[in-house]
Amino acid sequence: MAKAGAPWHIGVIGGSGLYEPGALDEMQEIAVGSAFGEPSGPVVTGMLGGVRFTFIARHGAGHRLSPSHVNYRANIDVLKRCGVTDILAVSAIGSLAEEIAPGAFVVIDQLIDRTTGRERSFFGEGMVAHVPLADPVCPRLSRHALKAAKKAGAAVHDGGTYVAIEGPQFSTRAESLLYRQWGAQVIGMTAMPEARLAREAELPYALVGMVTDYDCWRENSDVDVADILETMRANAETARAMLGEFATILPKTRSASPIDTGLDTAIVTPRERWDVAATTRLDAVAGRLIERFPRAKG
Ligand SMILES: CSC[C@H]1O[C@H](OP(=O)(O)O)[C@H](O)[C@@H]1O
Ligand SMILES: Nc1ncnc2[nH]cnc12
Repeated sequence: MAKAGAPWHIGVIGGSGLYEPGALDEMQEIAVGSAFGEPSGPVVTGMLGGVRFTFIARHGAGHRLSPSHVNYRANIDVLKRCGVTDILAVSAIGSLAEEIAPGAFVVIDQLIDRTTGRERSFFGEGMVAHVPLADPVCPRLSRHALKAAKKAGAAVHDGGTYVAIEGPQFSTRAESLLYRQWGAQVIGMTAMPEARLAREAELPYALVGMVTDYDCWRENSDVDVADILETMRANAETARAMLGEFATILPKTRSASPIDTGLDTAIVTPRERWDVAATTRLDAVAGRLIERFPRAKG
């Protein structure tokens, strides 16, 4: 399915505090199933400024899923099934740098993955793929997100390395200090494997972090979830305004991104060896290839 020249269709993954997208025209809730299990909840789709947006709350309605229990594969698979062309993810983040203060937005450009035990690939059984991930976010989408966040009135940092921890506990002070030494500027619990999976699904992904706290590297400080949620709620309106601005900033038509065809060179299993069950499971994620090369015969 070629996306070049097609209209944009933005999948939004709302993080802590951003549980609904705000008013969309022709808004409707749709239930979409996934071969990868249960997504975090139903998706809501509608139009904003002439652009289709499809929204899913990462932790589900009522924030019932911890970062370790979010089914990242199902969420990305479902967005892909809905026909989204690109993903804009929003997250609460802690700051590892003095100059990145609570309340600011950060357009993330790098990720360090410290998560453990999460399903991190759509591939592996019956069809193996190795996608490149040197630049885990889409620079074009991130540029649009930066402009949109500025227009929405946020204090925005252009770029920042996000370290993804497993959680659900926050870090120890020694860990927090270590992440600073590694060159990370912000910390969270959800961007991985989300970004990996978006790349496998050939969906350009941008991540806007909303700083809710200073992580515990500061002397005599610790993180307080009540403060985080309060800051996040205060920022949610700005995040929703950012979505509106984003719609007006996007060029009228969508030109191709190299991420749209990333699987062309990533799948190492020869087509004649593709497993029928795998191609069935992957009919959305790798749908472009499975459509072009009809399924392997069982
Ligand atoms: C409620 S504070 C910790 C929680 O918030 C962030 O979630 P998200 O990225 O979905 O906004 C953080 O990663 C933790 O999951
Ligand atoms: N300090 C922190 N550590 C990990 N995840 C977070 N999400 C928001 N603040 C955080």
